[in-house]
Amino acid sequence: MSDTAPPSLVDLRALRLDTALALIGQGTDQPAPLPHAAASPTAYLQTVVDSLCELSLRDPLSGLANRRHFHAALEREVDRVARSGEAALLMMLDIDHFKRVNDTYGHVAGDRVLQVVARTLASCVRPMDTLARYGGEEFAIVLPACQAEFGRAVAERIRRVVAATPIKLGPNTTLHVTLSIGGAFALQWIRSTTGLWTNRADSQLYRAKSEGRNRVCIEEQPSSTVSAEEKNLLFAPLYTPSGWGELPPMNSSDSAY
Ligand SMILES: Nc1nc2c(ncn2[C@@H]2O[C@H](COP(=O)(O)OP(=O)(O)OP(=O)(O)O)[C@@H](O)[C@H]2O)c(=O)[nH]1
Repeated sequence: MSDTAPPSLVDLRALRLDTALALIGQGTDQPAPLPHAAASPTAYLQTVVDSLCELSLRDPLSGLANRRHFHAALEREVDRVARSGEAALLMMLDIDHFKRVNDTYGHVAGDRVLQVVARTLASCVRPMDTLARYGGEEFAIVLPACQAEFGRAVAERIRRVVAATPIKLGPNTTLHVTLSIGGAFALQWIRSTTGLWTNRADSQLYRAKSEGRNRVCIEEQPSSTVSAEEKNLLFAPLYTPSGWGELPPMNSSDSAY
C-alpha cells in the first residue's frame, strides 16, 4: 500500500466566491487581473486570497495602510529595534479642528481633505516608512533607521508641506489645514511594546494640541523616559519598583572563567 496521499483537489465551482470577487472588483481602481480559473485553479485562488489580504490591509478612503497593517509594521519595528539597536521614530499626526471642516463644508468635503492630506503625507516619506490612516482624521508613520535630527527635520517638513498645500473643494473654495504632530523614538536595545511606544507618541501629540496646534512635539532623550513597565519587560525579575534586586548567585561552572 502506498503511503503517498493523493493531492487534494479543490473544486472551484463548489466555492462561494461571489462576494469576494465583488469586493475585489470594487476595492481598487486597478484590481490585479485574475488568472483563468479553468487553466490554473491554484493561481486563480491564490490571486483571490492575495487580493482579499490587500483589501483587509488598506483604508478605502485614503488608499493608505489601515490600522491593522500599521500595527503589524510597528510590531516588526519593535522587534528590529530590540535586535539591532537601530533608531526608529513613531509619529502620530492629527488634522487640527477637522470637525469645523465637516461642519462648514460638509462630510464629502471632509473626505476630500483627508484624501489630499493622505497624498501629501505619502509624498513626504521614504518607501521604507509605513504611513497609515490610524483612524478618523489621525495618521501615523513609523520611520525605521531614523536618527533624531533626521526625524525632527522630517516631522517639521511634513508640518510645513501640509500647511502650505491648497485643497480645492470647488471652483471658488480652497482650503488649508494644519497638523499637530507627536513623535517618540523607540528605546534602543529595549524590547518595548507597540502599545507603550504608541502611548509615548500620543502624549506628545496631546502636548502639540494643548500648546496651540500646528506644531511638532517630539519626546526628548528617550533613554531617560523608560517607564517602570518597560524596565520590567527588559530586566525582570532583577528590577523592581523599589530598585535593583539581588543578582542571582554564580554557579560553580561560571567561576572557571
Ligand atoms: N469627513 C469625514 N470626517 C471624519 C471621518 N472620520 C472622522 N471624521 C470627523 O473628524 C472629526 C474629529 O473631530 P474632533 O475629534 O473633535 O477633532 P478636531 O475637530 O480635529 O479638533 P482637534 O483634534 O482638537 O484639533 C469629527 O467631526 C468626525 O466626524 C471621515 O472618514 N470623514
